[in-house]
Amino acid sequence: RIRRYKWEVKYEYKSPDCFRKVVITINGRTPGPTIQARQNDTVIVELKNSLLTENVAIHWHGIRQIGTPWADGTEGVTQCPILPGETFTYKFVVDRPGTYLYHAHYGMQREAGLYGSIRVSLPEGESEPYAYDYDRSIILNDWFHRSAFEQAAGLSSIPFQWVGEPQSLLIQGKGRFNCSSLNSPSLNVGTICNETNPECSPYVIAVIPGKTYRLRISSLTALSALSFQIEGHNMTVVEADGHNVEPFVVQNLFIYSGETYSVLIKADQNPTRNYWATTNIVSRNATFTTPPGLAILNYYPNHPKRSPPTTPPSGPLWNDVGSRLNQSLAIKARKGFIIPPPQSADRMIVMLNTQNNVSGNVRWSVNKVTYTLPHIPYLIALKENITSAFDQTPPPDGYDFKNYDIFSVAENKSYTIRNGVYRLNFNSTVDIILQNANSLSNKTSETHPWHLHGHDFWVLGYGEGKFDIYNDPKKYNLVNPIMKNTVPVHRYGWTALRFRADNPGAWAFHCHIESHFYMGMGVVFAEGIERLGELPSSIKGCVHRK
Ligand SMILES: O=C1O[C@H]([C@@H](O)CO)C(O)=C1O
Repeated sequence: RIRRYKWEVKYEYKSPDCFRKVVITINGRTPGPTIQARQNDTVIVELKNSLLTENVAIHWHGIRQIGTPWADGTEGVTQCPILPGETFTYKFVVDRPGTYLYHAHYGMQREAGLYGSIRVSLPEGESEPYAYDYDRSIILNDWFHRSAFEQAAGLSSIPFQWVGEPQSLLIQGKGRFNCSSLNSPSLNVGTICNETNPECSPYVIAVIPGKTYRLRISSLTALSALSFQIEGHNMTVVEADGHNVEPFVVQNLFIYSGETYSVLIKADQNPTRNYWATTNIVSRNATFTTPPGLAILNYYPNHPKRSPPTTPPSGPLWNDVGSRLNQSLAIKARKGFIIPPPQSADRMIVMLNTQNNVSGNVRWSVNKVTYTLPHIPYLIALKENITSAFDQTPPPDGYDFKNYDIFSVAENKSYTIRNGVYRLNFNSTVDIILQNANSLSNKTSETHPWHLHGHDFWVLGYGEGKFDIYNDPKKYNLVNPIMKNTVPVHRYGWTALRFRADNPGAWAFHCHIESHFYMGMGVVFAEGIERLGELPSSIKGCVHRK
């Protein structure tokens, strides 16, 4: 079946957390419309860019784009941007059931509100290996009052201006900012910030007592790692990034930007009241800057706006790394749905993640290379052999394992801004070890969610400290590893992934923290380009050749 959508992308004033600002909407909404399809359907999105002064591109996050690498929506990698006034058509097949996302992949537009859900169900007549009565999609997000432009300008300024912690957390596009905390008397608080605006009334998850709900929880935060919980209700995790998980029960679900999970909850508590659903920032200390996000789990027939009689549960400690690592370790592929990984790899790339000062700019680097996107997208440059488009020297496969101290602040020597690609042999098996390190602040290491385009990878292991290339691979889980497209690298730790380079195209692999990607934290893989037929001319608007 074909699922056809017609979208118009625009700027509009909205108040998702009661504070009015200019946001990017799709057909008047943020989050945008949910794409609903069945496995093997073709999705066609006709996208009109009505931003007037700004380009756009939309990435279909978790959809592998097998055979359609030009539809991945990554500006600078797979397509030229869609110019103001232009209409661009994305056409791709959703080949697997599960929970996916879409969002802007141009500048920092995701932060401005350009995002939404993709829900792919099984073919008619087939059912999941778990039972539920109803299905809901809930996107978690963090929200900043400064515009994406101001943030981007600060990040690329000397001196550097960090974006700071978000002003609020949104649950399915709704949050609450405390308007009385605005400290500028010159602001006309009543019109800019209004806590009685219905746009910022809490999101309501309505449930019928006794029924089981599949909640598809996903995160598209610009910065924050989150914990999500529902007061008085345990959650059974059954899906992660489109793959069935061996079920496990949590009270707090830790979720990183770019991840999706399905959890089952049963409405089996006292039905005469409502309950809080809350989300909190973890991994960064936002205790004094960002209030928790609140939604209401509404037991029918209580009034949906009736506040629960309790105070919202406080989340886990922000710096409890152990619990987060334990959840990462608990995720295994579900019995009967295990896709066995190749038992060995053809190539290992160890990626040291560092924060550096590069000629006065604060940047993030992988093996001493901090990334910048070329003007001509890689897919086009590679296919049409435009060698002047980007640096033909690939970035390094490793770092100085012996001498580099991951627990110290980087020395800032010999870091370069570059745009070379990793060329992978078609159909080869590649191991990626993401190695975390100390940032520019003493005794600080941040959590980074890495997202791979065009593939799912097996998550072979997580560890603390420096990855030992001789001994740690012996501890890989080669029996029932989960496949994902986004994975956290915990502080001072490492994460090992394996994937098969079997999807012809050019694919971004990057930190899903929007400002970190903007600050150079990403790489590009290319494979099987020679197998591609002619590229659609609609992606080539920015390429002018004699
Ligand atoms: O990229 C970042 O920069 C700041 C800080 O390290 C420097 O201000 C921060 O917390 C980041 O995640």
